Amino acid sequence: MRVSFATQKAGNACRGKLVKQTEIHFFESDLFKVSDQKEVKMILRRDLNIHDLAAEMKSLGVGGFGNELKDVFSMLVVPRFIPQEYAREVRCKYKQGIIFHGPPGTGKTLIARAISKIVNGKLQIVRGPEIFSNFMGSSEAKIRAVFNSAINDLIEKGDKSPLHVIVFDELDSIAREKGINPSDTTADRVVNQLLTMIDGYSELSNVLLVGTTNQLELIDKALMRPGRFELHMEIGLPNEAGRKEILRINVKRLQWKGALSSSVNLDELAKETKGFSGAALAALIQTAFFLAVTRAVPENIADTVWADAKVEQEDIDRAFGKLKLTGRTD
Ligand SMILES: Nc1ncnc2c1ncn2[C@@H]1O[C@H](COP(=O)(O)OP(=O)(O)OP(=O)(O)O)[C@@H](O)[C@H]1O
Repeated sequence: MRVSFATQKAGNACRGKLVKQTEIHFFESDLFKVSDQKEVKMILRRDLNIHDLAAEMKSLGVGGFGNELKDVFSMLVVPRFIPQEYAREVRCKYKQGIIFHGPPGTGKTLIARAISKIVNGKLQIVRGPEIFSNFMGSSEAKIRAVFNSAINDLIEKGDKSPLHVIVFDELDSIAREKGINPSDTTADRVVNQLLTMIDGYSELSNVLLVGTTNQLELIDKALMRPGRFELHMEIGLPNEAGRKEILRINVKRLQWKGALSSSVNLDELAKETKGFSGAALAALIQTAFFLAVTRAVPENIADTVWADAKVEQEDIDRAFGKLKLTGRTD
């Protein structure tokens, strides 16, 4: 099948299923300049199959999630595809933000990145602890700066502004319940500044907020009200099927390179890794690969033919021993 994307007029766009043999031809037009890979990706990611989210997330490297994310997508992501003029006519008010909470390494930030890709967002990841500064007023200024680019886009481009996906990693570190520590006034001022920025722009539609935290209970309640970080979703440890999917994602590139032995049984591995987070599973495969590479190195490291490295079951077993993991049951 041969698909051509004529982007001049929406009506010319060709729809079809992409198969391995599909040839895609991009033509430059006034609307889309096919000048770099990023823009090509932007066009492609417009397609979203909301009814098969597991496959969508897998294609973005996030395993172990399927329909449990559907509500989040229905409330947070799908409305962002509604043309803004129509949204105003039907008085659709976008949900401003979501908090993903749960144990470390379960993919909270990864999901935020995937959402940003799906909505063609301008992604900004703010690490909570980086906001704090000892200089008076500096932390609040950093909070304001986070929103600068979105505000400028909105002023310049209006409805045509790209969607800014602002991710606050470790939100609990900058948004702790106010007044908890009376001697720490910076923390309270930072929360106030964040509230001011969010409220100031809640009527505006080009910002989608994502917070991640391991401790939802520490976050200031005012930040979790409607119009702010109003959706909350717990991201727990993956079950056996989820672990298998995450393992598959992590070995995919090794498989392509012929660097994974058939002695490695992913079904068994998924069973044995009860309590592992996605990050722990990724680390397990990485460690096993490094052990395989080390095994393939001859006496003189300069003579190494890297293609000889192949992860065997014995590497996985040894990697298990090297990673100290604690976890919960399914
Ligand atoms: N569901 C998943 N699918 C695929 N890989 C995963 C998944 N969860 C975690 N990982 C792996 O773990 C890494 C860390 O994940 P991520 O940073 O999203 O976790 P997190 O929940 O935000 O952790 P933390 O709470 O410690 O910030 C990812 O880069 C990825 O390699």
